[in-house]
Amino acid sequence: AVPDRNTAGQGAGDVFGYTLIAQDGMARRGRIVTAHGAIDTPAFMPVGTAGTVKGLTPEQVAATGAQILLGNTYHLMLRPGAERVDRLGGLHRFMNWPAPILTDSGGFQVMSLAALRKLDDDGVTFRSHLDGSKIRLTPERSIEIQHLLDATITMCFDECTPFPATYDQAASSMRLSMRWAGRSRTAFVERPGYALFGIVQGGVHADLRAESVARLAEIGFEGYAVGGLAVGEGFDLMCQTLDVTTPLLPRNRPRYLMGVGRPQDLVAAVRRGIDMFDCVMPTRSGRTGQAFTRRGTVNIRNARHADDPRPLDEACGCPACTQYSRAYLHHLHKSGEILGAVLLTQHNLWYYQDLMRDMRNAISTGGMDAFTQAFEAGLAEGDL
Ligand SMILES: N#Cc1ccc(CCNc2nc3cc4nc(N)[nH]c(=O)c4cc3[nH]2)cc1
Ligand SMILES: [Zn+2]
Repeated sequence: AVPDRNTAGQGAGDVFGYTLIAQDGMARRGRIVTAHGAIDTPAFMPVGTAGTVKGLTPEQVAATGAQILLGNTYHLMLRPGAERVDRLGGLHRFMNWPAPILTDSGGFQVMSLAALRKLDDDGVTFRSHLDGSKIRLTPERSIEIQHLLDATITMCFDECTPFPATYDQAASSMRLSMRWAGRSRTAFVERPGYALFGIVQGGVHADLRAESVARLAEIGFEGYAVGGLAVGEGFDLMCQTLDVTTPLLPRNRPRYLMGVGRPQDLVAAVRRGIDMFDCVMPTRSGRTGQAFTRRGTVNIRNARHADDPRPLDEACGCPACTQYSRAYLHHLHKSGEILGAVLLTQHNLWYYQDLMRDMRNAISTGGMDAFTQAFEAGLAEGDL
């Protein structure tokens, strides 16, 4: 069932806090306490862009093991509107998810979704991709919207530096985001159990990343996100950038890598000290028929599955793998049946949560190297 608000996180103090429980190399196991419940890290946040994890009820999302969801300022401000969600009791009530919610601050979505966007030192002006209406987003308005949504974790309003970018472009973009981080901090209304996270920028340049971390740590945040990645730089540059960034972040605060990623990205980033992730991949690709399994990805629309009575992944405990055959899942996707999207979404999120749980356990037992070898061997084996 959906975590009950009366038990989820209510209790002593209700202050926001991160506890480091175990380390294995740079990998960390921890626990975050918030006003809306606790989060075991490393954690994966399913994306619920417009107040729903597409195709699933909150009960189904909770059953996958998810403890926190991501929502988007950009989408919710356009529809149904932040003031309306506030009037209806906030996003937790509105979408019936009483556990923690992290909301992204809107800048990334403006640059990737909106039409005719204009960036200046004070904020961004853009036209809604829904009805073309002209809209202004500033650090102050973004923080206000996230407050109206009653987000458990609010993200600073930043500019995600595009890739590729010259050194000078990355430097001025990062410095703009750092000015906006200061304005975000000032605009944020402190509440016990709620948090504001800073976002590190700086492109793929180690000195700019270090300057960004120093500036954010000087302002002080309850958590630190690594932004400006998963923007086309590729796996190696992402890992190289993490190598020069995460060691500089405060050890007693959660670290959140935005927009990442594939299972192999999650393993590599956990090994480099990341605690939190969000990505649309397991949900979006699930709807298109792509399943993530211990043996790599499986496209259920491929004809080879049409007569296959086996489950997608015999090691998986999800509804799709325990109750249906590949043949049936293949049929549903080829027929465009809604159930096909639902079952593969459940499976992918279940797999992602199992991956995070297995890494949490591996970190507690000093087994991250063994886990990584087994994980990579499974991918190399490929689907049978
Ligand atoms: N399917 C699929 C699929 C589609 C897109 C992506 C890339 C997502 N990457 C990404 N999201 C981000 C959000 C972000 N939000 C903020 N506020 N700032 C960022 O620098 C930022 C960087 C991001 N990088 C990954 C998978
Ligand atoms: Zn499954």
